[in-house]
This record gives sequence, C-alpha cells and structure tokens, in this order.
Amino acid sequence: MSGIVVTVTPNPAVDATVTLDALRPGAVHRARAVRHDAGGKGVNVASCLADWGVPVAATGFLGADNTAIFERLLAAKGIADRFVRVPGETRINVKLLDPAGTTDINLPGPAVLPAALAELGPAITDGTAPGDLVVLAGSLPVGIAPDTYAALVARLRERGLRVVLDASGPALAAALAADRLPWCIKPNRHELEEWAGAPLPTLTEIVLAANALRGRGIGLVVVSLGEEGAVFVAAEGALRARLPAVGSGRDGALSTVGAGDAMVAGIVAALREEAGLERVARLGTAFAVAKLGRPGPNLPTPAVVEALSARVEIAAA
Ligand SMILES: Nc1ncnc2c1ncn2[C@@H]1O[C@H](COP(=O)(O)OP(=O)(O)O)[C@@H](O)[C@H]1O
Ligand SMILES: O=P(O)(O)OC[C@H]1O[C@](O)(COP(=O)(O)O)[C@@H](O)[C@@H]1O
Repeated sequence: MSGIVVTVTPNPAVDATVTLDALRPGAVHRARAVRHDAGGKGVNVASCLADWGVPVAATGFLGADNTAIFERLLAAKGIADRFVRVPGETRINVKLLDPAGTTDINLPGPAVLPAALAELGPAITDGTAPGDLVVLAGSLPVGIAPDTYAALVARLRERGLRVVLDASGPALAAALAADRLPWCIKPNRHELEEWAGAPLPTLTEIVLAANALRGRGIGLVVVSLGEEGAVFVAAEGALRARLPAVGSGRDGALSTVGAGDAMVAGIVAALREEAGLERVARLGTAFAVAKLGRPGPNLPTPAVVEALSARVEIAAA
C-alpha cells in the first residue's frame, strides 16, 4: 500500500448545477433549484478518495477571489490544500440538469502566468515517495502550454511517481506523443476518438485503440463509455465492466457530472492496493455508479461502494 495521493487540477471550477423541468433552447426557464459545489476533475478525484479513506493532497491553480468554497471542501474532507493562488476568479461551470440528462457549459477560467507554473512542481512532489500516485486531470487554463502535462509526466516519472492522466484534446495528444508516458489514462469514448482521429463505434475498435496505446508503454488504459460501462486494458488482458445506475435524481433527472472523476478515484484506490485488473475494474465502476445522481463530489460509505463493486458485471473484452 503506497502513501499519499496527489491530485492536480490546473483549471478547477465551481460547478453550478441548475435543475430544470425541461431544457428548451431559446426559452425562458424558471429553475427548480441551484447548488454550487467545488469541482474540477482533480478536486472531484481528491474528494472521492478522501471519502474512501485515502490520504490525499490537492493542488493546481485557484483564483484568489473565490477560494472559500474550495477551502471548505478540502478542510471538511481532510484534504491537504496545496493549491497555488493566482490572481482572478476560478471559473463557474454551469450544469443544466433536466430529465433528458445533463448539459455542461464549461467556461475558460482565469489566465495563469508561466511564473505560477514554477510553484506547481514542489506542490505536487512534496512528501511523495517512489511508487506514489499523482493524478493530472482536466483542462489547462489560458496561458499554460498544451505540452504542460507531457512535461510534468516526464518530471514526475523521473522521481518514480506513477502518473494517472485524465485529459482531452491537445493536452492529451501532447502527453501521448511524448517519450515518457503516463502509467494510466482514462479517456472517454469521445476523447479516445479525438486522439485516434476516427470514430470507434464498436467495442473491438476501442480495445484495439487502447491496446495500441498500451503497446507504446502505458500500463493501464481505461476507456469510459457512459451507460455502456468501461473497458480496462492492461498486460493482464482486457475487461469490460458495467453496472446499471442505482438511483436517479428528482423526476428522473440523473446527474452524470463527476462520474468519470469518481471512476478515476476508484482506479487510483485499487492501484494503491496494488490490485489486479479485475479489482481495478470493479472499484472504478463502483465509484462511478455510486457517484451517479449524488450532488457534489461525494461518495456513499465504503461499505456501500464495496457492495456495489461485488455486483459489477465483468466480461472479457
Ligand atoms: N447512465 C449511466 N449508467 C450506468 N453507469 C454510468 C452511466 N453514466 C456513467 N456511468 C459510469 O460512469 C463511468 C464514467 O462515465 P463517463 O460518462 O463515461 O465519463 P466522463 O464523465 O469522463 O465522460 C462510466 O464508465 C460508467 O461506469
Ligand atoms: O477541466 P474540464 O475538462 O473543463 O472539466 C471540468 C468539469 O469536469 C468536471 O470535473 C466533471 O467531470 P466528469 O463529469 O468528466 O467526471 C466538473 O466538475 C467540471 O465542471
């Protein structure tokens, strides 16, 4: 069992979830409810890991003008706050929730000056030992070059750290084109298709693409497929894991915001136990499904998550 997990969120967000009876473009809506949660991919991963009982530190760049909601979450969950404060306001991302699903409106966030990047290295590596896990997750803010994740992966690997990367677009492409690759990646179908430059409509094509990445040196490639579950591809083989959603929000609305991040947390929790591929697939899926429909980056008790993990349907892919 390794030590502290560090999550890095270069572009966190306050998630404003607005519940509507029905979303109609161009119409005036009276919202049923709104809630605000500290979010962004690495923040959500850290929060789910803390709920599971893992010691965790969170870093990245936080706009100095609206830190309170993040500070409250981190303090409440005992997550070490290593965020580098930058001038401006952390973005607000709007999540419109109606019975048809979730519509995400993600804003750009404040620009970050390269000088702030110099502070990030020590914030990540402080207190870590070889074998520890570092999660790099989410979009990069304006001002930070698209090859930043690639450069961080190289530096962190030099220290023997295992890097889990959850990114998209040019930042993911640059990290996958580099000489030194992450230990694990978790693209969703769309992100993998973007990287492959082609649609991947079947499971066979997804597993082929995942295996191509594994062949280049990534130990574990997880491709999440929404309600179709996810595939987990490693040296041990390829597994497909799924579990039907267990609950839904009011009037059938099911927020899927943060399910991918919860899956990353479950994968990290299992990697931290040095678990085999089946346990990784079970815990990753159980964390994701446990998070579905739950407000904020929160999991139920570990006992509930373990019970879900026992019910995950696993098959060779
Ligand atoms: N409607 C759903 N029913 C069951 N499981 C789901 C559903 N939506 C998401 N999941 C679970 O959450 C995981 C992550 O969701 P996904 O939407 O693929 O990720 P991302 O948020 O990164 O795009 C999926 O692999 C699956 O296990
Ligand atoms: O950094 P990005 O790619 O803009 O994503 C940020 C958004 O993604 C989330 O982390 C949710 O991600 P997932 O639904 O993929 O788990 C939100 O909290 C946040 O608003």
